[in-house]
Amino acid sequence: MDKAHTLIEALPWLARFHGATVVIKYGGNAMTEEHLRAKFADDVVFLRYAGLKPVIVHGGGPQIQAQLDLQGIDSHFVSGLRVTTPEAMQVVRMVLVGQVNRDVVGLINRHGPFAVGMSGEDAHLFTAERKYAVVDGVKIDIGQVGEIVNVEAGAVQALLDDGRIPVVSSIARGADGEIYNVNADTAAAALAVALRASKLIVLTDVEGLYADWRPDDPGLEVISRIRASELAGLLPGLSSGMVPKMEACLTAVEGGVPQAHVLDGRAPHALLLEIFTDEGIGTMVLPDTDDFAKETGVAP
Ligand SMILES: Nc1ncnc2c1ncn2[C@@H]1O[C@H](COP(=O)(O)OP(=O)(O)O)[C@@H](O)[C@H]1O
Ligand SMILES: CC(=O)N[C@@H](CCC(=O)OP(=O)(O)O)C(=O)O
Repeated sequence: MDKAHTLIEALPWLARFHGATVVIKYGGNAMTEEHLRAKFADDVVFLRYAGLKPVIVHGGGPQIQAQLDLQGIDSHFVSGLRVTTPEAMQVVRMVLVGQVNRDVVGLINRHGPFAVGMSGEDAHLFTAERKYAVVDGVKIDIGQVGEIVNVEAGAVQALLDDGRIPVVSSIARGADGEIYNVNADTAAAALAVALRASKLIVLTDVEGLYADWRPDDPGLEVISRIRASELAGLLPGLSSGMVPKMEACLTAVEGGVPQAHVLDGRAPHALLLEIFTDEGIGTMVLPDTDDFAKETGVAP
């Protein structure tokens, strides 16, 4: 009976999201354990069979770091972004496009001929300009880090129309001939906006956005719903990897994506629980308008 209840609870959500494009950011920290990687692939293929159109944008921060360490290349972060020298850029591109992208495509394709890998350089998907960090009002050079200025989503849309699951690495080309390292959360948000996606889902290694984050504190409280303007107010106080993540959610909802979510990719089947259950999980970011509440009856 419990199983039947679970299935029937999914009915309104199946109806609501049938045919919907969902952009899923798969973070490097969420993909470290083999059994969770297999469950992630199961979920993505489940979504595809349930009539949704999933698009994966993957990260790979820890995997890049391991290779940089192996090669003795120094690297550090400023405002959640990797300072990327030309030497580091070669490693970033090799690991994301040649290793992580292949791994994610391979996992999904155990289920059938669905996944097609792409770099953001392909078919001019992402065009970027050099990005600078600003710390205490001071502009800092962080190397070959890119800010996406244009998205040509036609090739991704064509794959979706063909029933495929695009798997995208967050590398961009510059009109200046450079190759840029783009934070994967930022790339996922830009693609979600360009595809007019119904949802952006960011999978990471924490339950969601904590109201008052302190490392190793067992009593942390997850913010389950937050409006765009409230999130904008919190952004200056956020630290490390959460900065690009929450900026990405804000960019997505301000760009017309109706909902953006941060979920714990370590929780088995987090994607299915978020999309097909009434309570959802993690942190949901909503625009300032009330459309979502009106449409669903769920109070934000
Ligand atoms: N307010 C916060 N809520 C949750 N996590 C936070 C917060 N502030 C900082 N963090 C840190 O941000 C990390 C997630 O960012 P990151 O390591 O870049 O993840 P990913 O590889 O999934 O992109 C968390 O593991 C946590 O250590
Ligand atoms: C500019 C910048 O910081 N780029 C990231 C790209 C990978 C990424 O974003 O991976 P996660 O999602 O696993 O953190 C990096 O070099 O680590």
